[in-house]
Parts: sequence; structure tokens; C-alpha cells
Amino acid sequence: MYMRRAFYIGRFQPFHLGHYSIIKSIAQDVDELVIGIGSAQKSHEPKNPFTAGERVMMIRHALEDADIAHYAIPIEDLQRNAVWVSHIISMTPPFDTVYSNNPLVIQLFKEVGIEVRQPPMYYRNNGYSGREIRKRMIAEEDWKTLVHPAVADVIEEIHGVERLKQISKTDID
Ligand SMILES: Nc1ncnc2c1ncn2[C@@H]1O[C@H](COP(=O)(O)OP(=O)(O)OP(=O)(O)O)[C@@H](O)[C@H]1O
Ligand SMILES: NC(=O)c1ccc[n+]([C@@H]2O[C@H](COP(=O)(O)O)[C@@H](O)[C@H]2O)c1
Repeated sequence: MYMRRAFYIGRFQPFHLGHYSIIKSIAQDVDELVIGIGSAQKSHEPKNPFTAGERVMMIRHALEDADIAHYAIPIEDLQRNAVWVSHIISMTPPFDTVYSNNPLVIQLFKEVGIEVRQPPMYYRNNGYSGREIRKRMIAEEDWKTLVHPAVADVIEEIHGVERLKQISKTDID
């Protein structure tokens, strides 16, 4: 049986409602979705506070109510862009379409002949970006409305805001 399977990659630091809404719309076009958790080796950095495992939890719980067959697969960065697509293919279920707005990701997949689609941005100006959410966490401003409630629960369970604040302090001593 032929399955239409797509690949969608992001850092998901954290997984927010922009990602969620894109995934829901991709799901209408395919049977299954492979979600790549990029920069999987990174955590405990201001730009990448959460581990790959914590990001797996966010995605799993957020998509529990969404009826989308998916696999969330951590993908470590490589020093060699030229072999990055092969690295992904070696780690994932087979897919025939990629969804991304990242110019390097688009270029690398197109060069090996894989179809790339660019999903529309979901209220990016209203704060639906990882950078804005991390900024609000540190500033103690509202960020929970920008993520699925299940993601807020995961972040609470792992004391994510406290971690982000701690690792974002300037090292002055
Ligand atoms: N609001 C959004 N609507 C639609 N797609 C989005 C939105 N925010 C991010 N994306 C897309 O989701 C993919 C993964 O993005 P990523 O995890 O880097 O999120 P981000 O919010 O852009 O992160 P950061 O601000 O931390 O760089 C990228 O292709 C990105 O363009
Ligand atoms: N050579 C590489 O390791 C390589 C190349 C292109 C993208 N990536 C990763 O893919 C992800 C792309 O996600 P964004 O679209 O959210 O930027 C990032 O984690 C990025 O580090 C890695």
C-alpha cells in the first residue's frame, strides 16, 4: 500500500501553535508525517534550551488531540551540509515531500530532487515564533497563549522557564 509521507523539520525550541497549525494543514495532504527535531544535540543554551527528548514530549502531547499519524525523530546537526540530506534519510521513515521555509533546507533537498513545499506563516507577527516565546519566558510576560496547553504542561514539568532564565544570565563573575 502506498503511503503519502511528508517531512517537516524545525528546532521546536519550544514547539508552538505556529508549528501546530502548519502540521494540521500538512496532515490534510498526506497519510503520515515525519517530524524532524533539528539540532537534536543542542540543549541548555539560550537559543536551544530544551533537549531532544523534551521536544519529543512536547510534540507527542500537543498532537494527542490532533489525529495525525506522525513520527518525531531527533536529527543531530552535521558539519557537512552536502551530506545532511543523506543523514536525514538514514534516520527517518521514507518520505516524498518536504515542508520548510528555511532557505538552506529548501536548497539542500531540491538539489537531490526532492519536492519542497513552503507552508504559509501562521500569525508570525503576533508572537508565534520560538525566539519571541523564549524572550517572553525570560521577561516573565505571557507566553502560554502561544503554545498548546499540553506544551505548557511539559515545560512546567521540566522547570523549563527556570532553566532558561538561569542559562540566559550573563556570566559576570
Ligand atoms: N508562526 C509560524 N507559522 C508557520 N510556520 C512557522 C512558524 N514559526 C516557525 N515556522 C516554521 O516552522 C519550521 C520550524 O521552525 P523553528 O522550530 O525554527 O521555529 P521558529 O519559531 O522559527 O524558531 P526560532 O524563532 O527559535 O528560530 C520552519 O520551517 C519555520 O519556518
Ligand atoms: N548541516 C546541517 O547540520 C544542517 C543543514 C541544514 C539545516 N540543519 C538543521 O535543520 C533545522 C532547520 O530548522 P529551522 O527551519 O527551524 O531553522 C535546524 O535544526 C538546523 O540546524 C542542519
